[in-house]
Amino acid sequence: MAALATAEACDSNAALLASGDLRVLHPIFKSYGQIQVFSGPIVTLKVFEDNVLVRELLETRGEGRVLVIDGGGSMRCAMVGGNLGQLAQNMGWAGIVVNGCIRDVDEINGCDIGVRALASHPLKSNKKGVGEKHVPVYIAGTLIHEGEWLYADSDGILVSKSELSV
Ligand SMILES: O=C([O-])CC(=O)C(=O)O
Repeated sequence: MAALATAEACDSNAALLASGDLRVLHPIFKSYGQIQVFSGPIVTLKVFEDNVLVRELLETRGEGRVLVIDGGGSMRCAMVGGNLGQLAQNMGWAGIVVNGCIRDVDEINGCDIGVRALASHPLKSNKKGVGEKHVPVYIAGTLIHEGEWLYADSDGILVSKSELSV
């Protein structure tokens, strides 16, 4: 599949940007993982300082989808580490976007997936299993629904109501 350039997509989809069907996430994320350019249908997760549900979702087949984790922007622990990065790669997820922190950065940087997160943090999260899967999340100034499409490259991250043609 040819990669879609986010800048070009913005230039050629002014009407979608105006209507809100295409949105640009605020540029608050750092880039990790081997893959800089990734895209796919979105799976959403809303959690706070607890990553049990992150593992549950990453244990299912990714089929090229992107897991968008609203971790509430917490700067107090990591929602994804090296094991989960490896799991995501092995289960065929295209990428993970975390409104929160990750850890084991060197391991994640070796994984064949794209990861965006606010920062790294050495502390692991709670393991109580609290959170909500498949709910709308509001991150980086953008309301995101499960099933929408995410496009990430070196310029930024787009969310589109439907798949964009290259
Ligand atoms: O288990 C965790 O909390 C996250 C982690 O360190 C890993 O995925 O390796």
